[in-house]
Amino acid sequence: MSLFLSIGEAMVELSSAPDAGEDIWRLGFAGDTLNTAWYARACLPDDWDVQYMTRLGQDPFSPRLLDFLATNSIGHRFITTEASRSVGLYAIQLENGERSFAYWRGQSAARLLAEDPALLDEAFAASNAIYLSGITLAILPEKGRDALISRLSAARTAGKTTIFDPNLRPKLWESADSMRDWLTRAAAGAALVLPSFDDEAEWFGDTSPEACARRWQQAGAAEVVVKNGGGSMVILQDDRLDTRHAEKVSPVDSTGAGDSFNGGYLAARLTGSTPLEAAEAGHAIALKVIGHRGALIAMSDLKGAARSR
Ligand SMILES: O=C(O)C(=O)C[C@H](O)[C@H](O)CO
Repeated sequence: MSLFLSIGEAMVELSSAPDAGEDIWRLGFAGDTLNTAWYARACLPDDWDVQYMTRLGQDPFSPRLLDFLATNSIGHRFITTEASRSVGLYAIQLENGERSFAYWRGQSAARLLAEDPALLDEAFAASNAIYLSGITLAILPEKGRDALISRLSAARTAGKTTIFDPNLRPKLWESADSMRDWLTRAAAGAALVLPSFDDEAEWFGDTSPEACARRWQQAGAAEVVVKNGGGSMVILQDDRLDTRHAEKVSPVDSTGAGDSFNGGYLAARLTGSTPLEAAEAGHAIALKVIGHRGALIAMSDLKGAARSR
């Protein structure tokens, strides 16, 4: 059995349900790293175990989140509990299908997810592929960021597949400079980096997806896929640069588009597909996801887009 480990913060998600009435909100669970674990689980064969690592609280929603993971075959072997804290919350606001988020997560239990070095060592040692994001780092104190980045680098040196999505969320960081600095450090420990061009152009000043890919390669990544909404996506692997043209589609809700692409892409790469084949798989899933409200769609609704399990 191989193990895909995703590390980060899962939250309660509020997404509007306009068919039910103006002020009716649908309650779900999501969070960038959980979303990627979800879509990886949907696409990976059964000889892959998918585990999620976070810390939850003792509020009424934390056990429901654990049940939700268990029901959907996502493992909680590395999930711990902090009695004095609770799970965070976010709400999706939509403008023409493009999302923005409001957060209530400043004191969430997940901010303590890197406080147990022995558990981190155990989780990294047990895993074949390890995934984390810029959001994972943003919510942690500096010591926690160092703890994850050093283990990611060591895992990469040990031959494991290490993956990082910079997932820029400036409002979670102390400053834009600090965000850029930590993300660049993390990329040195990641074999695969999966950025999104719009955000990278805004915060790193990249003038094209190719410039973005080359910057992450210089930071240390061996394989970079620059997601680009409905625009051309660039895949850089060592010296080989491929461009995948995409059709522009109007989203119902763009929440989770990049995370779902990552899940499909990684599942395909981890089971032997080429980067271009994997990009097709990731794109097919993201197209389905942006047709629904909220980050997660039922795994059974992915039939045809995901490989059947
Ligand atoms: O913004 C965050 O921190 C989230 O994790 C919420 C969303 O699920 C995620 O951003 C979608 O990519």
